[in-house]
Amino acid sequence: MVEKVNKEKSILTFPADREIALETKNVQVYYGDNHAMHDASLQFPRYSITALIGASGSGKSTYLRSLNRMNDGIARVDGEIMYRGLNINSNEVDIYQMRRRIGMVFQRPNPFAKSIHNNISFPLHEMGIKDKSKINEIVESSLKQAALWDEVKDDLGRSALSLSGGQQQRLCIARSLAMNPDILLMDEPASALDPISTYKLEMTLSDLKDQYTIIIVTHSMEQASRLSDYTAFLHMGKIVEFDTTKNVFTNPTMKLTEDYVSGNFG
Ligand SMILES: Nc1ncnc2c1ncn2[C@@H]1O[C@H](COP(=O)(O)OP(=O)(O)OP(=O)(O)O)[C@@H](O)[C@H]1O
Repeated sequence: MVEKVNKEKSILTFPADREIALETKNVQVYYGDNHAMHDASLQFPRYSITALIGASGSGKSTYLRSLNRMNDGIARVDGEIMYRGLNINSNEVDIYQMRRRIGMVFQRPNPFAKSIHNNISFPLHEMGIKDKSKINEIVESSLKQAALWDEVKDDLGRSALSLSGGQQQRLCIARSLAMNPDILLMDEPASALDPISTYKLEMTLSDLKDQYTIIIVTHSMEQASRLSDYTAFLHMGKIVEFDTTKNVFTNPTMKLTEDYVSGNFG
C-alpha cells in the first residue's frame, strides 16, 4: 500500500486544459516472466515536456520504448497506446510510418558514419524525396531547429563522427526533426554530455516544445525540474504520480515521490 502525503489530491492529477498528444491505457510490459510495467495509464499533454523520473530499474526506459514500439521483439506489450485516435500498439499499424511521427533520440548519440548533410538527407532520400533544393531546405531548417546550424553551416560535408558528443546529439535531434515528427521520445539524451553541452541541449529542447511534444527520461532531478512542464514518477514498474513538475517537486501527493525527489532514496 503506497502512502499519500497529500490526502485531498488524486494520484494522477491532470491539467484538463491541455490537448493530449499521446495516451497510454493500461499498458503492461513483460520481459518473459518479468512483469516490468504495470497498468501504465497516462495522458501526455501536447507542446510540452514531460519527464519520466524514478530509481534505476523502475521502468522508465521500458515505458518510453513502448511508446513507439521499440520493445517489439524484446518484450510483450499489452494495452492501448493512443495516438490521434489510433491504437499504435496494434498489428494494423505501419511501424515505420508511425516512428516518423513519434521519433526517438537515444542515450548515446548515434549518427551515421556519413557527412553531416548525409545524416539528414539519407533518410529523406529513403523516404522518396529526390528534389535537391527541397532536401537542402529541410537539412538547413532541421539543423536550425536543433540549434546546430551556426556551428556546422560552413562545412556540411564534414564527417558527423568528427563532431563533439553534444553536437552529435543535436545532429541526431535534427535527423529526427527532418522526419517531421509530432512527438520526440528521449532516453537520457544528456547522460553522455558535459555540462555546457547539456545546457545547450536543454535550451534546444525548451525551444522545440512550442512545436513538438517531448517525453524525456532523466536521472537528473535538476534537469527534470529545470526543463519539464510535467513529471511522472515511476517506482517498481508503476506510475506512482503524475502532475505538473512544480507540484511533483514542491507538493507531491505520494510519500514515495516526496522521498525520491528529496533524495531520501534511489
Ligand atoms: N531487454 C531487457 N530484457 C529483460 N529485462 C529487461 C530488459 N530491459 C529492462 N529489463 C528489466 O525491466 C525492468 C525495468 O528496467 P528499465 O531499464 O526500464 O528501468 P529504468 O528505470 O529505465 O532503469 P535505468 O534508470 O537504470 O535505466 C528491470 O527489472 C530490468 O531488469
